[in-house]
Amino acid sequence: MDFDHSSSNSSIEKPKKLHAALLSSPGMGHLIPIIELGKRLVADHGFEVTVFVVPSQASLAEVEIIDSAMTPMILEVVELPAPDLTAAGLGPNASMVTRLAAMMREARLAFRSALAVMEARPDVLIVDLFGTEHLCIGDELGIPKYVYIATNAWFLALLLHSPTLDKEVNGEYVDQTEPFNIPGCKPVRPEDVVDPMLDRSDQQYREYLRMASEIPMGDGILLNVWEDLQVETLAALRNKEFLGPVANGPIYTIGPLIRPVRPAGLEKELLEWLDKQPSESVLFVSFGSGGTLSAEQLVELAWGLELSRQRFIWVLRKPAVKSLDGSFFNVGKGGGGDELLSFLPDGFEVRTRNVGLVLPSWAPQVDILSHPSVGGFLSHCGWNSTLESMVSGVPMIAWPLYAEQRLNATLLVEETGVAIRPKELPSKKIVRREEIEKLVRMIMVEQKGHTMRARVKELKTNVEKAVTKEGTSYESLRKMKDDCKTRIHQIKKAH
Ligand SMILES: O=c1ccn([C@@H]2O[C@H](COP(=O)(O)OP(=O)(O)O[C@H]3O[C@H](CO)[C@@H](O)[C@H](O)[C@H]3O)[C@@H](O)[C@H]2O)c(=O)[nH]1
Repeated sequence: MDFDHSSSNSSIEKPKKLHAALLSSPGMGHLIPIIELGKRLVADHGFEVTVFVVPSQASLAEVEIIDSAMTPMILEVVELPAPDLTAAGLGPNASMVTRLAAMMREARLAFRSALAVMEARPDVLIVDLFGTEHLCIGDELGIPKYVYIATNAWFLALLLHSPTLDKEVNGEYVDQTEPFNIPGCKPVRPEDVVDPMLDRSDQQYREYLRMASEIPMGDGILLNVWEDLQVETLAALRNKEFLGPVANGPIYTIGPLIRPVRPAGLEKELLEWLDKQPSESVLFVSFGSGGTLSAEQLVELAWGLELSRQRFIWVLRKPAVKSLDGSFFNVGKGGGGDELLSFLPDGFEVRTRNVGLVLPSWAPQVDILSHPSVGGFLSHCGWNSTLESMVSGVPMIAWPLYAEQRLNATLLVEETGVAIRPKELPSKKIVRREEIEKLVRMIMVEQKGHTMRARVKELKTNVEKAVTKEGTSYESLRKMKDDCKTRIHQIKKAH
């Protein structure tokens, strides 16, 4: 089989393209970067791509993401049947990670069947973090297989080192007094560990350790960062003395993979409002695809925004009930405009009418962030949101809620220097209106905000270079393609 280079009868036959099968776990935070990876493989590296999606709740936003990849037909998207979890034995309090892991496990049969009916077997398999139990399907098909981590290198380092920490640390991680040493990396504070590490007796911890031990079974790891963003951590992940042996393969830095700004992404009314605001004067407030606050925190945030007297756009979601790990999580969008407004202080909308916009549930985030009037982002620090903010040159107020967001927030504040944050973690303690007011003013009008804005603009320039044809991210994906071809030849030879 010839890949991308001329065969003897090249005048008649086109060289065969490499066909990549990508598998996305449920949720927008996973689907968006997988689709973007697919698009990049097609547009820049001449792959054919089929993205297999394990669906979550069908949402308009999800349908839009899938449609945007299919019109024009850049790649094929196959939605697998929604997994039936009745046999999975999940309790009513099963965590999000446990649920995702169970959904992916249950989807294996459907994924195998979908691959079996494909006209031609794919040449390479790429799964995301929750899909590591599907790596064996790559072996069954005799094709190389990779894991795409849709977040950053420090998270990957902690994940890969977690089986070692599991042996070394007694008791709960959050109860330790000293930070955890991760070979060659910035240590991780006990309060910053990822959600699955919060309770070692929970099923999600076992799933997390399993994923950590399965990642090295792949032929390499793709990361949604660019080379200059986390130099030290990436070096540790590649170093034989540090995390190289547990990573067990090449690390490809192929990011940032984020959705492009759409020319008509903003509705007329929103665009007109933004166009009227002074440059970099609007704070965008949003907590990703699933994050939400308690009713009490929502009220404090509303007061904080109002007291700051700064302009804002707030994507408002219904408050949720506190989950077992203490965070607030609400996967559903839910709540129409009036119902949502009832959670805000009386008269908030009227008093802030001239400076603020409240949008229910979901907004065109990438398009808003890239508008010149936006100058700050109060974010839950999901990695896609983080990248979108950096690429738009917008500094952040870090408001981590769950998953690996506490780690991301620390990275942004202490290493990258593009964010400020409340004194206490918002998942631990209500952040009061006075502190919110201060943070908003600090990022929007004070010197600290100007300094961060300058820093994030440096990063923006740096990113723009990384994704050009001469840039490191382009080169990294090209290298992955070359390695992939070599693996295919090795596998063929071995048979
Ligand atoms: O109103 C909205 C809300 C979100 N988004 C988009 O949805 C995505 C959200 O992704 P992200 O910011 O990463 O948040 P989550 O959806 O919470 O992502 C999950 O997956 C990420 C990648 O693995 C992790 O970093 C997060 O912690 C985890 O919660 C981004 O592209 C946003 O632009 C919108 O377009 N409009």
